Amino acid sequence: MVEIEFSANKLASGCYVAWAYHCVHEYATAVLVETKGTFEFHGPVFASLNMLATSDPANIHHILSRNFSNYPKGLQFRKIFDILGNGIFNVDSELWEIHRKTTMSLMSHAKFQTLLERNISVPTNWPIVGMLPGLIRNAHHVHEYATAVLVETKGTFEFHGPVFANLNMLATSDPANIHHILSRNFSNYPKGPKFREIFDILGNGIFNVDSELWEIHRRTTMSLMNHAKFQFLLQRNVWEVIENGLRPVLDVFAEQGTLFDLQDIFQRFTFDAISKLLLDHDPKSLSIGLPHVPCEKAFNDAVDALMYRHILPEGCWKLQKWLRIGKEKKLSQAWEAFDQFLYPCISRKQEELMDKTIKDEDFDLFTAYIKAFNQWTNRDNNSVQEFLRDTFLNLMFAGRDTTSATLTWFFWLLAKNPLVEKRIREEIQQQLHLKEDETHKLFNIEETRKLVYLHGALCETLRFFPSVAIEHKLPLEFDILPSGHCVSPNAKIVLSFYTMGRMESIWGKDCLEFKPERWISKQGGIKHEPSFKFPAFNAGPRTCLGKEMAFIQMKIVAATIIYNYHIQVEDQIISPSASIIVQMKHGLKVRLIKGVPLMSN
Ligand code: HEM
Repeated sequence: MVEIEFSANKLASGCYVAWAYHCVHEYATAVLVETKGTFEFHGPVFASLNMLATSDPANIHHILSRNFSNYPKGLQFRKIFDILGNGIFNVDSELWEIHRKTTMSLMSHAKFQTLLERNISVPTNWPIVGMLPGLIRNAHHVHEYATAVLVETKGTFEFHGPVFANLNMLATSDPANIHHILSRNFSNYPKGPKFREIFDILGNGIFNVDSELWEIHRRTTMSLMNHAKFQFLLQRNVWEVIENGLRPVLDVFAEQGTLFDLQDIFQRFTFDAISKLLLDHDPKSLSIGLPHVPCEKAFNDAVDALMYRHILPEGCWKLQKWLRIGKEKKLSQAWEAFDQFLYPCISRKQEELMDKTIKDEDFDLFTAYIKAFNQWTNRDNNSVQEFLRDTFLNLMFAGRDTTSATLTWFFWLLAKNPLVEKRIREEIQQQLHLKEDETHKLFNIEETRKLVYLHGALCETLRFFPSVAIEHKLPLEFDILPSGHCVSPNAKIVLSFYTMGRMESIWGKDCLEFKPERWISKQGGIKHEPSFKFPAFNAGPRTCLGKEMAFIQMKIVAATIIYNYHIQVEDQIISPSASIIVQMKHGLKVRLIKGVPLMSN
């Protein structure tokens, strides 16, 4: 290590710093480590070279954030960097603000991303390595990359991987192909063994299985969600998490005026809500102080790693898995966190059930699942526990990230479209006949059904940012797609839902504009688009089972926040994560103001 070569007694001589100039960072590191993070440097008496060096996080926070106004770039900086003139790096105060606002607003303009995307071209097919270099180079923004390539190739593109890896695939965002694969020729496109291998963490849950086991899962889940008491249970759960978690936490942020990550809040909210609904257990990850709950954070690591398994050659991620390194290490840690959360909950519930006779009026989902599965299986307790673990983990995956990601993108889009926010607030007030000063309100399911414009704004959010960005299929038999492309058995097909929402050929010339009106019929009701055009909730026999539940939950949360608070989104660069679930890569930093802003025209 270079630092070790600098010993304490060599510190702090003006001559030494000149000598150490060629390795100044290592030198500074050695000195700062030795002096516990802050060091006063004394320059020669004839030169103004005294300085304080620091790497102490508390000082950094103080200088760059808390007391920011006291530490401008200043004249000295401008003198050194005179070559940069009046550019953003070199200026302070008003001019800096103008630069920053302009650059920020251009970079977050809806068409900026497209500009970037259109500059990306179809990857070169190199000898031996195929198109892999292009894919790896763009892996950090894989959804925008796929969009650019698919728009250029009119919706279907054959990707050639290296000769040594089984990475050839056909990517498509053509609605006719989507309809064919997900609905018309559904039986030829099961999830299959390759999907199960990639998503091994999901075990025998609904997302991962085909045929009879999938039908059992689907029948059971559907019948429970259609149960007369389900919506009552759902509403009660959402209200409890709002009252005990969301509102107290938001109130504290509003009172303190501090900056916080709204995406983190929504992830905690949906995690607590789905755990409570399925397992009758509230982990309270959304409480004041935002405690660290390992299972809650494990979802992010898991979806990231699962995306990389789609991009890397199979041998690579399998080797990483075996060595427990990189994203695979995080995935196996996530796996442990899920098991440590789920198994104790399952055992506790099983014990509770043994102690009491279940009456029909005691409808809770956990009990209902056990009853349903007991009808078709008579296995030992371990495998029942494993099966329940898989079932609940799949439903938690289904219910946590999808909904929280949509809510986060929704509030970001509202901040960029304040007129839409105003119209939603007006709709809430008019449709629900609320008084002006009525601020503390829990919205019920019947009320949310009247909020058509809000519904349109959520659909529009999902058009741009479908939570499940891609799907992956392997045909059983040779097939010809409506686009004319031939696919052989086991050829990898990737369906890009993310691309579909941004295609002019599907949504028209204004496809990049955020227009909730798109979703409202002439009669003023919700306009339903065919699922092969808008596949955010999938299409065909495997259509999402939680669509209605998701809308209820999102509308209650969105209405509660819009009606009681005003969210100010900070200037920041926003980009989608390169993950199966399209979240915001760096979260969404916001401030909150309590109270309903005046409705100006
Ligand atoms: C905005 C929210 C949501 C979106 C965008 C969404 C989207 C999707 C998509 C695209 C699929 C197909 C995935 C695949 O086959 O690989 C799916 C399946 C599914 N979703 Fe959702 N989902 C949402 C919320 C929920 C919620 C809250 C639940 C309830 C727990 C849920 C339950 C399910 C289930 C059980 C399936 C599996 C269906 C099957 O394979 O037969 N979803 N969802």
